[in-house]
Amino acid sequence: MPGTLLAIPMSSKDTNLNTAMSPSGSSDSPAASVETRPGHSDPSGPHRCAAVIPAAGRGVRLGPGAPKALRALGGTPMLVHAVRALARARAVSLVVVVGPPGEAAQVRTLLDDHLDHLDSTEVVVVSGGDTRQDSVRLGIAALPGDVDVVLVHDAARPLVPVDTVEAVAAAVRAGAPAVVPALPVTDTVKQVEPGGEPGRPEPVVATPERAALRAVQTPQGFDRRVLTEAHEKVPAAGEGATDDAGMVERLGVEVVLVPGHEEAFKVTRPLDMVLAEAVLARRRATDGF
Ligand SMILES: Nc1ccn([C@@H]2O[C@H](COP(=O)(O)OP(=O)(O)OP(=O)(O)O)[C@@H](O)[C@H]2O)c(=O)n1
Ligand SMILES: C[C@](O)(CO)[C@H](O)COP(=O)(O)O
Repeated sequence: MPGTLLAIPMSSKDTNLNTAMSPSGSSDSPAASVETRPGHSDPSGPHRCAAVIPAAGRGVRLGPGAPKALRALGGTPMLVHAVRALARARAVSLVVVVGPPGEAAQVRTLLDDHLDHLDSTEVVVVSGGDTRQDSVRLGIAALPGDVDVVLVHDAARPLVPVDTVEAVAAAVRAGAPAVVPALPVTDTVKQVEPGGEPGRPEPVVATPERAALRAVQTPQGFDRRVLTEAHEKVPAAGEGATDDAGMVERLGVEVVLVPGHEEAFKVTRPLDMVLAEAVLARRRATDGF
């Protein structure tokens, strides 16, 4: 029935999903941690594209409250906006949501309540890990075998336009192993010596040429094998580990950029919520959603 979360029937996909949940043991319970909606896409196509949405963060920088992805934006949980944004893309036939550890059941209920009209995209929920990269790795592990293009998208970027999602997916499908949406940097950026003394002014060591800098967003798109290899081989902490493309770069694989979008900004601090509410209100007034 459209709009009802269903268990995946026993199939090769089912086997992949259940196998994938076990590495961390962090799912609420193996029998109940993976839920899906009926899919519409052509899984036999040459490039089945799935989105992994890490949504397991606490949102410490946003301040006290529920996990960030579950906080309301325009009266609807941020995660729901993010899932809708990815599910609206024609390229995406499966969305894997990586929810806060121990809260997968709540996430499933929440998506069930809000995604009734999205009867065309399969949505799976698994539990996340202690870090963003742990959560992404658990999301990748939950992908069925026929997926060969993966978009990794922060739940914390709920307002990404569908055109940005499509552009990233199209570039991977056209042959790029790793694709990142990006914008020019508007502030001048200073490099400092890390690990300075607390309370002391930080000395600046360099001012990188701003014209050569880009601020990168999500969704970041990958050939599945490249993304999987990066998460297997590259240390998930330290230099280059704050985004998935950085890990792919460490493999020596080329990463290319497509234009990002201002509205794909990351909700990190309280002022970002003010902006997100304003963008959403404008969209609802002009586009009706
Ligand atoms: N253990 C974690 C940490 C983060 N994320 C996800 O990664 C994305 C980007 O992370 P960020 O914006 O830093 O979110 P939080 O970690 O929640 O924020 P904070 O660092 O302020 O706590 C978010 O969608 C977040 O839910 C995740 O899935 N698992
Ligand atoms: C992946 C990312 O959104 C790209 O800009 C960013 O690196 C995530 O950083 P965070 O500190 O985990 O929010």
